Amino acid sequence: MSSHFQIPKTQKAAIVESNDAPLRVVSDHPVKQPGELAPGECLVRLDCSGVCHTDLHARKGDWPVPAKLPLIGGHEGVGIVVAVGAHTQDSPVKLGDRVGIKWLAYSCLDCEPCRKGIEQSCEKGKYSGFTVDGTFSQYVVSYVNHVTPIPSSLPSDEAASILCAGVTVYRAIKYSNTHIGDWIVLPGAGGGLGHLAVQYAVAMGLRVVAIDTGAEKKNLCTKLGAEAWVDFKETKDLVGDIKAATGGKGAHAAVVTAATGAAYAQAIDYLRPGGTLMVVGLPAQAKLSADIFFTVIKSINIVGSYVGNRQDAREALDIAARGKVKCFFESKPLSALSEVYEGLEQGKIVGRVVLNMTD
Ligand SMILES: NC(=O)c1ccc[n+]([C@@H]2O[C@H](COP(=O)([O-])OP(=O)(O)OC[C@H]3O[C@@H](n4cnc5c(N)ncnc54)[C@H](O)[C@@H]3O)[C@@H](O)[C@H]2O)c1
Ligand SMILES: [Zn+2]
Ligand SMILES: [Zn+2]
Repeated sequence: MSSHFQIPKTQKAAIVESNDAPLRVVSDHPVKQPGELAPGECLVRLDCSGVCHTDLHARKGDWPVPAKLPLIGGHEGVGIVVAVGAHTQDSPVKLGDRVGIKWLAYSCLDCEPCRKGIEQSCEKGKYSGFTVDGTFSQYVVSYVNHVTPIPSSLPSDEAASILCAGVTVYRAIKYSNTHIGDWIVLPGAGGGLGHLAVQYAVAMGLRVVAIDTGAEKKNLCTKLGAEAWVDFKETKDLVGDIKAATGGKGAHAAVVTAATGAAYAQAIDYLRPGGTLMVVGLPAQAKLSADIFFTVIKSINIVGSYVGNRQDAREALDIAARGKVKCFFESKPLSALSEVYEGLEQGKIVGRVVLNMTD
């Protein structure tokens, strides 16, 4: 055990008991004490946590792989390391460091995916707010090798959603085979991942076609630098609109961050030959149906992209700390989490909601 911080015995937490029961926000959830931490674990006192659409999938249990129950969700947390497990060797973080908690809480660092830099797909991976309790609580247990240092110039609430939404779209764009001046289509552009994708794309010199719905999301995307906008609920010809915006040729890449299968439907048609479809949004139990003939004839790349590794997380945060990308968010208390889930379900959240964990 090592800590000079005062650590309470209980805390506020939002608990999913079952997929159907109402979310329970309690104030007497036990805090794991420093003496109870295993080697390699650390205790983080959270300032805030973003709410990702993935937390809604976990809460509803709508993916092919269900989350643990009971569950404390959340995987966009920022806070201070207040304890490190006894006998932890060579910890890269120390007491008082400000760190981020991302989706990948732990990986073995030694299996083939880990060795190849896709530790997100580790054979022994643990996932915050899914297979281990996450950041919708005031204290969270995480792992010294995977918490991410937060640049000192970046406030915690601005850093929070970079830890999932930001790193995910940053990596997806990085591997989208695009170059400065290329066109990228972003279905879901007004949501949490999407509005950050617009900014990372612009920062990388790409030209953005944003797809989403409603005036508020249109205004946000346009303000952030999207050159063209298509409202998926209003358009009569999505492919035609994208071709028109891209000089008749179609886009070089698409990063789909919508949580609906429909958003993937026409991607092969609006990509130009050699184009790349980055598969990011995770609609419940959906299948990707791509026309095999045109996928081949147009030499299309279809790539699954899963959050990012530790290096991607540091790069995504560094870009945000340098002011190139800024999360657009509304702050709310933990007690508002149920309403936030309803808002996500109905597509009403513009950008992100970040929960303040200190009040
Ligand atoms: N691959 C990964 O590693 C990864 C990481 C994080 C999140 N996700 C997944 O990404 C998805 C999005 O997460 P989020 O937090 O950004 O959600 P969000 O609800 O904030 O944003 C989704 C956006 O998609 C828009 N949308 C819905 N249907 C659309 C359509 N047909 N065309 C265009 N836009 C459409 C919505 O209006 C909304 O603005 C979720 O399924 C989440 O689980 C994947
Ligand atoms: Zn997420
Ligand atoms: Zn591994």
